[in-house]
Amino acid sequence: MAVLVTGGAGYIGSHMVLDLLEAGEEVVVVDNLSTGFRRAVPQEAAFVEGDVGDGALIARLMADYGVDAVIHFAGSIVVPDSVADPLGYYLNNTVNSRTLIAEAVRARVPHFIFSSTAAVYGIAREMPVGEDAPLQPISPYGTSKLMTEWMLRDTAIAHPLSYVALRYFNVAGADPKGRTGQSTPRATHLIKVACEAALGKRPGLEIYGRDYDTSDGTCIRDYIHVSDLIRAHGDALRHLRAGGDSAVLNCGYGHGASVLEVLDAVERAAGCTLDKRDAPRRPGDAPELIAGADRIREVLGWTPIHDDLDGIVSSALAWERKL
Ligand SMILES: NC(=O)c1ccc[n+]([C@@H]2O[C@H](COP(=O)([O-])OP(=O)(O)OC[C@H]3O[C@@H](n4cnc5c(N)ncnc54)[C@H](O)[C@@H]3O)[C@@H](O)[C@H]2O)c1
Ligand SMILES: O=c1ccn([C@@H]2O[C@H](COP(=O)(O)OP(=O)(O)O[C@H]3O[C@H](CO)[C@@H](O)[C@H](O)[C@H]3O)[C@@H](O)[C@H]2O)c(=O)[nH]1
Repeated sequence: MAVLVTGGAGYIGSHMVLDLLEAGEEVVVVDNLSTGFRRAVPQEAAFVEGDVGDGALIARLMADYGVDAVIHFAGSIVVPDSVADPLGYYLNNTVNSRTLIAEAVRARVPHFIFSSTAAVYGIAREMPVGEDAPLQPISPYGTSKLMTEWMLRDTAIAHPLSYVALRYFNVAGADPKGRTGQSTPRATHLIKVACEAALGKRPGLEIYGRDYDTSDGTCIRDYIHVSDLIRAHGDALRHLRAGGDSAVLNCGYGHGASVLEVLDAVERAAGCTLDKRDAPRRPGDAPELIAGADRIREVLGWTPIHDDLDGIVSSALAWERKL
């Protein structure tokens, strides 16, 4: 019995692989290394360089390793890129996911865990946003993920496949033991960018909009430590293996921090003053995005242990120093 981790050489997937190995699972990673790194995957995991859209390869891996669960991280993740290249995003996130799901059905793999996103909500009207809120993505990225959620929903009705789709809010931080972290070049995520600026890897950073209707005028996000997110996947895997029902669950803490609060935390952790410039609003940014976080606690019994912005930022900074 093995777990197939797609995108296991990427930021979040590499944390998952470490966690599964620690739990004594057999792990096989498939990753095309488009944004991931071979070195991010420990030797104890089987690694196959390949594409999730390659059905023959996926079929072979499922058979050879006796895969009983797929954890599907592989995808394209940059929201503005998805606006510029919608068909590329629908191909990599939706069409390739369809291939993967079809091979899982064919091989009778019983369990599937999917990396979805808060971007499926678009500009939510109520905050915190619960799983039953209207789904109105405003980017091809969000739509490409929502279509995969729907494929899973319909497939699980027609075939013996149970799934958990986890809608991540803003994932940040790094492995507390310093074994992996976010290595993505040209990253756009606030905490990553601010850590690079704090260490002189870039001259400074821009604050995209100070005129939002929020406490200090900057956008608010629900930043979740990658280790807590990974524990949610472990909980989801146990839930499915124990015969639990399929579920769609938000992954966040239920409270947020503004851009200025995040930058303060980075300055505190790094002991420096960042070079910050005010810039216009970034297209597509919602003023506030906070997870309604009750359902995941009820369904999976998930309890976060790293819900602390200073801790998240410190771990991200420690990884950035190591890179
Ligand atoms: N980082 C976040 O804040 C965030 C938020 C919401 C959802 N997500 C989702 O989490 C998942 C992982 O994101 P991440 O931040 O680790 O990104 P990442 O870019 O670091 O990881 C993605 C990995 O998938 C691989 N990959 C991409 N397309 C592939 C394909 N067709 N076949 C095989 N491998 C492929 C890449 O090489 C990379 O290793 C993504 O699906 C993303 O949409 C991330
Ligand atoms: O240099 C920067 C980078 C970001 N921001 C702001 O910081 C906030 C957070 O931005 P970012 O870290 O880029 O995350 P989001 O745009 O909120 O999107 C992330 O979180 C979403 C879920 O909430 C996921 O769907 C996306 O994949 C993931 O990139 C936003 O208000 C940005 O405008 C800046 O002001 N300056």
